[in-house]
Amino acid sequence: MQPMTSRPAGALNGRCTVPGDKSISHRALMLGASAVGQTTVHGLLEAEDVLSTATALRHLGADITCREGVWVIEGRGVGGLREPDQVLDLGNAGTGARLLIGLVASHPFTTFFTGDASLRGRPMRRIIAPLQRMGATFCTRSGERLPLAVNGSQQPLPISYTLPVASAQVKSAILLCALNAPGETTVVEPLPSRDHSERLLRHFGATISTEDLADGSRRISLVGEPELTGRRIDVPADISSAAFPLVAAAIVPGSSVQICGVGINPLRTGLLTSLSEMGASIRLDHQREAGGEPVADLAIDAQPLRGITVPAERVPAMVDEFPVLAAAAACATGVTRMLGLGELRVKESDRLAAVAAGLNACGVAVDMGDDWLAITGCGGPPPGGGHVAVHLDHRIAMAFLTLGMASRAAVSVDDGAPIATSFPDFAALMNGLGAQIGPRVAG
Ligand SMILES: O=C(O)C1=C[C@@H](OP(=O)(O)O)[C@@H](O)[C@H](O)C1
Ligand SMILES: C=C(OP(=O)(O)O)C(=O)O
Repeated sequence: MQPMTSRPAGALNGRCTVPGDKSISHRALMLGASAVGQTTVHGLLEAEDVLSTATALRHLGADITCREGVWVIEGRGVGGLREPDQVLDLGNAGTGARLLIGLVASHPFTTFFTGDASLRGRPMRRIIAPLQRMGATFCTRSGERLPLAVNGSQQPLPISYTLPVASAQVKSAILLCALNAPGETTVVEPLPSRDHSERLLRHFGATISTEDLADGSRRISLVGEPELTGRRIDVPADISSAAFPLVAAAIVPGSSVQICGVGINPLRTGLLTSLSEMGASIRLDHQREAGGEPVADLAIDAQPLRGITVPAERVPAMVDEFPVLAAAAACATGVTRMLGLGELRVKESDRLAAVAAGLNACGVAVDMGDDWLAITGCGGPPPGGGHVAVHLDHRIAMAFLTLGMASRAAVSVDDGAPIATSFPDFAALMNGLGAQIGPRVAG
């Protein structure tokens, strides 16, 4: 455990670059390993979650090296992975685990998966159900959780599958399995979720189409057994990491911060919409394309915020940003209601419960339902002073350290170690802008 404290900060100022997008980094490695020839990845997120995926892919036979910051993957082609001779440990990474389980489910061998205590508690039924229909069989511990073994299919079958909840992880697990199945696989998602897999599959040469249906759902169809060709991938900065300096600058009076080269895929920008509705002043400068994804420099100046209602339809576009939005809500005037948050209960921690407990500890009034939060803002700096339990969840740690910057009294978290799963330089970057985040000194 690495306890950390964030003391009230003066105005934040400056320009920064946050690390590469975690979702795209996992996918770049997996698709690079499934392509023929060499893939180079520039700007890969070098954090624990993605490094776990790289290690797992090496055990599956991919040759992955890093030369002067550029990651090079010698691919094995679609269906070309080999049986690993050890258990694949994905650490804290839900995306790594679920997508890799999908990828190996179409290979005729057995793969064992495990992870840390958080990942071992997360539901896997959501990927097991469609992958069984594609021909894989599973042996899991109780509750269909990790550790589990996948017996990949000898003859993978294409399927048509309607997702019960919008989940880019489940969609992507199916698409990765479908790569090695003859014929067309179709996934319908109730609301569009992040489409990095679709964009990258197209970039590598797969035939994939998407159609938005009248009821708001989206249909994605992939033609199986493509020949994927090694490519160059430029990974934009992760908007889910940019969220922390962004919210910090929004809530610490007098701040003015710019964040360079951030991915602004429209299926990821729900936080920008929500903060703007709250009255934040955010500019998207120098909009451009990088690696098939829209990118911009974000500029934000602190402004007084007001409470809003975040509708359930917006959840997929900001599913990982609710803990840090809660920090903004705590400083706003009025009540912020966040609806449709059921999925937050099955992330690295039960994020609904962790956010509510943390806000309570910091003197912020919060009501919680099965799938909603209502936070009564303090109309300025919240009392703070709380000691917050992180439950192996990087986003809870970073959200409450962000809240500490805008509070009257310092906020502590019991464990900052999970931050290394997605944003190892978080404290240094925030301190470079004017934050005061460091190890918690006893007493
Ligand atoms: O596909 C992805 O890269 C991700 C999808 C989301 O999970 P769900 O698919 O469970 O919503 C998100 O929470 C996670 O951080 C990354
Ligand atoms: C939910 C997250 O990641 P994962 O599911 O990959 O563990 C996250 O990064 O907030």
